[in-house]
Amino acid sequence: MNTIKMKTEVANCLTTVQLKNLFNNNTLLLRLPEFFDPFSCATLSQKIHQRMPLGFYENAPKIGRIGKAFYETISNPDSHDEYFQNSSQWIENLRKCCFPYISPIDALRVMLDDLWPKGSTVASLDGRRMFVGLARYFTSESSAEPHQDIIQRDAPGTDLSAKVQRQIAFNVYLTTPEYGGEIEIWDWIATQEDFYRFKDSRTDFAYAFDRTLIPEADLLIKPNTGDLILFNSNNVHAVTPSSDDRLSISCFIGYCGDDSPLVLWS
Ligand SMILES: O=C(O)CCC(=O)C(=O)O
Ligand SMILES: [Fe+2]
Repeated sequence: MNTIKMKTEVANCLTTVQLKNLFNNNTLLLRLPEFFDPFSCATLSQKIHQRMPLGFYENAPKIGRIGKAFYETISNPDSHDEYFQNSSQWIENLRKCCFPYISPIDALRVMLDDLWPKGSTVASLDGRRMFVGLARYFTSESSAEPHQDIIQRDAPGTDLSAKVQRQIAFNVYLTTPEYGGEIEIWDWIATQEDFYRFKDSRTDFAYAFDRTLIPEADLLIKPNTGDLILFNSNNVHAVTPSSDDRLSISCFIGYCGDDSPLVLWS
């Protein structure tokens, strides 16, 4: 348990060293408390709910979202095209919706440009610009079962999956539930073989591991409103059921080598 504790870190601001520790899996999870203050979080959540249409993941229909995750489009060519056709518009929509506040994704982009030697850029996949800035919405009905986010599995054979060497998840929590909504993380980068072996057999959970077949998580963290949390998304992770609304703005950050820009997508 001590080793796991050392793998979580709390900080006031993000540094290059912390990012590298996340990419290398020396840190399992990094938390920046009050990255956004409570008033900004309340204002942004309200604006987002009022101005942006909520949908549900096509392949995880219990999880609400605004914009679309690349993962949803991987086995549906129409959805795939829609994702790329709308990506710039969805980025702009979030920016406009947050104005005059900064959208959490724009805050991240500026921060990465300042701290990473080659800055950051929105990812492209075989020449098509991706979307970044998915708002994820969990209600009392929803949770995320144990899963991994690995671009090589979602977009095999593409230029992006060839160049991304490490992937971390970025989440800023604008609304958090009174109970539940914790992140569970396993200190375990499961192989594709492990995934097939321990896969959830229910249709709505094709992305997930079956909890009854895998060990308990190594870490349970309850995000507070305004927190920024980063973790290596190749590790198995999950979100426990929430007692009420939980809204986060999220994306992935891909490491493509020390001399390349970081790439961002949702
Ligand atoms: O909402 C969260 O806390 C984490 C969600 C997740 O699975 C991810 O960001 O990859
Ligand atoms: Fe995830």
